[in-house]
Amino acid sequence: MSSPVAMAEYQAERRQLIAEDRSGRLDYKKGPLSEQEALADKVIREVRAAEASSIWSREYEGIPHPFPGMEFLTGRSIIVQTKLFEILGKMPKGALLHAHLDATVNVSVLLEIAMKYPAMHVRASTALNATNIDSILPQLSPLPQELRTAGGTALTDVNYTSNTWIPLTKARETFDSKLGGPEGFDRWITAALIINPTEAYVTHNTVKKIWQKFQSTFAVGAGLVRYEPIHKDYIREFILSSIADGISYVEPRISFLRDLRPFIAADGKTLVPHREIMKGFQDVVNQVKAELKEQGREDEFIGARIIYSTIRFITPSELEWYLRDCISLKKEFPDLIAGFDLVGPEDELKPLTYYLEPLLKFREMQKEAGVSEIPFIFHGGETLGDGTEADMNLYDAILLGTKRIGHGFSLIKHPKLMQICKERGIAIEVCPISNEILRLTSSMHMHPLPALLNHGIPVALCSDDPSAFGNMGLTFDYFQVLAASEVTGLVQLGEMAKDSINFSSMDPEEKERALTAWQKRWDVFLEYATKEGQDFLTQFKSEVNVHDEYKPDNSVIRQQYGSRKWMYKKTMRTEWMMMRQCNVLR
Ligand SMILES: O=c1[nH]cnc2c1ncn2[C@@H]1O[C@H](CO)[C@@H](O)[C@H]1O
Repeated sequence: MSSPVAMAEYQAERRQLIAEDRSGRLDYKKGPLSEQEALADKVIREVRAAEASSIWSREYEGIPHPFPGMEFLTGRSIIVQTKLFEILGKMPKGALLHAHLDATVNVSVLLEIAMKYPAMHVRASTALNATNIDSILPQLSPLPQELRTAGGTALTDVNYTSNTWIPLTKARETFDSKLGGPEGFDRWITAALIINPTEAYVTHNTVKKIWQKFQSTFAVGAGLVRYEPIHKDYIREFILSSIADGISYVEPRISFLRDLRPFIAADGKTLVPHREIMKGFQDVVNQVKAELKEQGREDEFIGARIIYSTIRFITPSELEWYLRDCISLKKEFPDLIAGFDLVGPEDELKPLTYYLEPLLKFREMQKEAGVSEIPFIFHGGETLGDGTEADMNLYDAILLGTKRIGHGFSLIKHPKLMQICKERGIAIEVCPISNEILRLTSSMHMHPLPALLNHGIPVALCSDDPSAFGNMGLTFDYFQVLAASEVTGLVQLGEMAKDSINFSSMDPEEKERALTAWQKRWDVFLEYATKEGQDFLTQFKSEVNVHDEYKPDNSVIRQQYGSRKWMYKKTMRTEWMMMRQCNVLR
């Protein structure tokens, strides 16, 4: 037996080694915690452990293998039942730094908004029936007065003439009851705008295939979202729902594509100049700010900026047009333009090197125009590739001076680039749920986020395309990160939220205001989280009874081991021991 001294020495050395290994993390760098922080962090860890051994340890119909941090679209229905999720819902999240504006509003809310506008029409390539409905996409568009129809024949009528426009409300009302009636219509449209679990994990289960589905959600959605009256309602809804989730600043990307996805004016035909889109955005932001001020809630929303983006399939000379467009918008809306980006699937589209010529001129162009700096805020390394063009985009993003990196999923393969990000303060906009649904990782446990955190690289958690993925707000992404780690706790989440403010494009005074307001809300939140968590744990410990609350599914275990009774018994014993370790049993 080893002596107590040797044991104590070993333990001290062990603690030291762990502390050194974690010294780059924000929660370790923070230094001693306040009593309240330490308590809240501990309680939340206990809630996490309790739920891991209860709600996540049961079998559910259609979810035979649940676990915390599992694939989001399958686990979502469990996540929303957890105490952890409820508590995180109230957490002040700081800034949302990576979201594509076209995919930020809950689809059923979008549909409700769209129904208000008589200009909105829908058509299909053929009459819909039970056999073809899953494979035919709706086409949606506003129409000018002269082309609007009364829409006599339903989309589901065998006599429907291919590609005939029908007013949206009419198409909904007349949708065949055999296909679900109006609710069936909603399901048809919704299915085209979201990614469902079967698509993500079965039919489109590769990066390439899921992107085909994902891109089609934007193509279908643009007809609704890019109709200017809807767009304004859409922005408002995005901002209000973000605020409701504890987000106090947003920096969405708008993809400008003048020919392919133009914005259409209220008359259903006039193209809306980009400056009008900016103006519309600014008006909504100012209006929301004014409303909050009136309610004495001005600290809940500091503001919003836009990252001007276009898609990386255009030619370099077209890009030059967009760069100039961006500069002229910066001139007119200096406080609204935060940066410039190129978006779209990196594995499929053009690499940054394809655009070097115009990109290298951008700074000079800004100087000539006399505008203040427009930083690049590039997507980079959103790929499984190793040395592929998408992976190599990271070198170019950094050489071109990117302010932050969108995704940076492959960054951990590049020690030198990680060092640069750390030294220069290039924050990574990490989108955990997006990466998993777009098939870069099968669950949170294979996500590189912990490696980034342990290397001390600044990170902001982001939702990317919440309407397509169903991760509205930031609560779901924070949840997935917290659920899948034993190291990360509430304090680390709070520090990341603070960093989302630090690495945003707010000006220094705004940041100051945002951080002060955040801290105030955080202190209140810590008390709430502690109280809620403690109440939950008390209840949990009093209720947990291995015979009724926790039931390992015997039939599944039996099936696995057949008549080998000893194996079955051993498994049951292990389950018991694990539960004791988790402190679930008293
Ligand atoms: O995760 C992403 N990575 C790269 N591009 C994206 C991602 N999500 C959306 N878009 C791009 O943004 C456009 C809509 O504004 C989409 O067409 C899509 O290409």
